[in-house]
Amino acid sequence: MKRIHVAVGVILDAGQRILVARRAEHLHQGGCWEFPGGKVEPGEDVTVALARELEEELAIVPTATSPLMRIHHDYPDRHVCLDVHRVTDWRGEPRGVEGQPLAWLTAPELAHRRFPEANLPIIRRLGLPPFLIITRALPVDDLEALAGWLDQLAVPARGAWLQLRLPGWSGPAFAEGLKLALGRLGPRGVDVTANAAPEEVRQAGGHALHLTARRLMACQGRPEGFARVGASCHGPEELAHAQALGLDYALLSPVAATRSHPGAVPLGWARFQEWTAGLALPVYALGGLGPEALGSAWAAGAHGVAGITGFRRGE
Ligand SMILES: Nc1nc2c([nH]c(=O)n2[C@H]2C[C@H](O)[C@@H](COP(=O)(O)OP(=O)(O)OP(=O)(O)O)O2)c(=O)[nH]1
Ligand SMILES: [Mg+2]
Repeated sequence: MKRIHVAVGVILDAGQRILVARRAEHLHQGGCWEFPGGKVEPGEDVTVALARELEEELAIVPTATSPLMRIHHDYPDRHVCLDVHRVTDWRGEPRGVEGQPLAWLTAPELAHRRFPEANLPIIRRLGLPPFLIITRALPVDDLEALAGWLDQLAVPARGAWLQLRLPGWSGPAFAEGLKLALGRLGPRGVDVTANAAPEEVRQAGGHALHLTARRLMACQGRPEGFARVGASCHGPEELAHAQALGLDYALLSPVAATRSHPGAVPLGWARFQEWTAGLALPVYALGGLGPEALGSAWAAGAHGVAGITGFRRGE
């Protein structure tokens, strides 16, 4: 079977909208929408190929890129390897040089267009926002304090979701807390994952679950009944287990020194990169980081940045 290596650009603007183009009818996967890009020439470096294709197809020169993921897919007549890179800065104004229609879409909007089959993992991946904000410790069962905290939340333009962590809360109070978070943040486009025992989250009606490292290592399989499941990890073994269970994301910490865990030895970006390089699992960098760390996180291969402080006004 024909094997094709393709350089693909997920071009993101500052509001996290994504540039897509429609493939001409006569091409392979014709009529589908795609992320701009094209075939890597023999001996060509993939980032050079990406720059060449974006210049040929869109008349732009990428100036900031980072690897997002690699996909192998078999079509009936060919095998493609998509080498997918984020493009977060470029020179020029994109236009359809070959007459192809272009559109800037949000991640949820991608789901309503027809893409080649190989693109499904990219679309799922882009549905995970680049920031994951974690609640700070709040007084037990204090819904008013939680409401105040939620209303103070500054949501970065690139998009975020929330890990609701309420140590000491349980039963009806936890369920009320989760309902409150979903109700307040849903209209702001912020989804909520709950950090608690799977049974507790299920009973509270949560659709996304976050596992502590200890709960992760006690799992023999992926907890059932949740649209998204993720876990906190501190080393390669935990990351490998999270990936083996088919989880949707992991956190790896502490990347930098942090006030909340003063004794912990920070990993630094080099070790973060080393521990996550071989994984298909999206990993958020956590520990002493705020929104401004996103560029460094992407450069180290992270999916995004998670944090407690640094995401609230005045902290
Ligand atoms: N560019 C791009 N190609 C994709 C995507 N998804 C996907 O399955 N493909 C497949 C379709 C094609 O078989 C192959 C890309 O080839 P291409 O037609 O874009 O190659 P090219 O730009 O170099 O075009 P050409 O000069 O060979 O006509 O990868 C995607 O999102 N973007
Ligand atoms: Mg192309």
